[in-house]
Amino acid sequence: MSDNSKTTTAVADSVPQQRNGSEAPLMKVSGLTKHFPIKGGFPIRRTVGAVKAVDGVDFEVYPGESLGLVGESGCGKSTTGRLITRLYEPTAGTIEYQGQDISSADRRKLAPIRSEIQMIFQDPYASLNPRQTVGTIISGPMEINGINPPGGREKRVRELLEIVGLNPEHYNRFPHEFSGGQRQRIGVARAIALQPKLIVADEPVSALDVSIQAQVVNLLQEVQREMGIAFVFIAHDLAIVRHFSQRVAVMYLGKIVEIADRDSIYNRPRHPYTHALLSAVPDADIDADKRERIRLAGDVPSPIAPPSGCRFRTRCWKATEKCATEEPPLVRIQGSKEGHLTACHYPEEGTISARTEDVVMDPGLKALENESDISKS
Ligand SMILES: Nc1ncnc2c1ncn2[C@@H]1O[C@H](COP(=O)(O)OP(=O)(O)OP(=O)(O)O)[C@@H](O)[C@H]1O
Repeated sequence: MSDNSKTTTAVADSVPQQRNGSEAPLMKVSGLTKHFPIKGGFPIRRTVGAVKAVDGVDFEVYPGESLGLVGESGCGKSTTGRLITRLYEPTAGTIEYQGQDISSADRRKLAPIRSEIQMIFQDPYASLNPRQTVGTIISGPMEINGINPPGGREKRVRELLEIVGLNPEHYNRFPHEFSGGQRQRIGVARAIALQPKLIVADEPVSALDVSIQAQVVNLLQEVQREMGIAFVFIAHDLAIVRHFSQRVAVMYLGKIVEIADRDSIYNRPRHPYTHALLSAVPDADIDADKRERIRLAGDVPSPIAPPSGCRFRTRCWKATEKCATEEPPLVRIQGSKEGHLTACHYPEEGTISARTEDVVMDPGLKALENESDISKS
């Protein structure tokens, strides 16, 4: 049995600082919220409820780092990505980019920032205009922003094609003439064309063949390191995030439940949900028979009416009355490293093999058991 007598001890006077040092974050997100209204009624349609897709998240992104955003399908990862690139208007909260609040900035104010924050989408088939040549697609951001690089746009596009591992001679080809992996490389070339400071990559490899995934992840890694671009890397595949991200935020039902550096998340998870997610990922170092499995009970509750208190409590083997009445804040808990924040009243001991009980796993998590199963659940 787990020891439910131990409750969270937030480290006294700890301001939830998300990374050591004095470096200013590139982006600081506070209380970010997106509620999609649900309309109903006849003949007059009015708002009868809301899908609480993102419900008050706080995180920071530092220059040049990769922050992974993980969690089961429907927990709000893509919506968060679309909010911070301002493709969506937030319902509440603030997004500061280089100290400037862009959460309600209009098109004119956003224009200079748009070139600095780019997005790579999951589907390399849907995200490229089939009627445009590769040259037109990649030079698009330069044209929109009125940028004429030395030597002209065509020269720059050919350079970009080379950087992403494509043949510059294919400048005049159309997207359908490329494979899925090559199309995603075109998406990367378009995203880096204006040398952005931040790229939000939303499941950038999950639509690709497993054999191609590593190549595209390696390309993104090169881009991150060599161009010093910060990434918010959204994925449900924890193995890929481990490979790519220095810090990881775990989302559950519109909230961040844990955020920490990669080693702390993967080796000393404190939130039971993180622990459960990790227990479903095959680990080459651990014998399959010995590997502890945590099976979560039930489905993810509806984001229309999330559970009171801790949202994970309906599937958590540690939940008590306190979890139903008090929402645990995202704080540093005793024994955790600086910058390791957890939202749980009964955090884990911090070792991946700390508990042995077996509870029932949600079928959605089964997809994570097979590292090669990258299709979205
Ligand atoms: N435009 C929209 N209108 C209404 N509800 C939406 C909209 N977009 C997303 N949602 C809902 O918001 C919740 C979060 O969705 P989101 O796509 O952000 O999750 P996710 O973690 O990225 O999941 P997935 O990996 O499946 O994309 C889901 O319940 C989803 O159905």
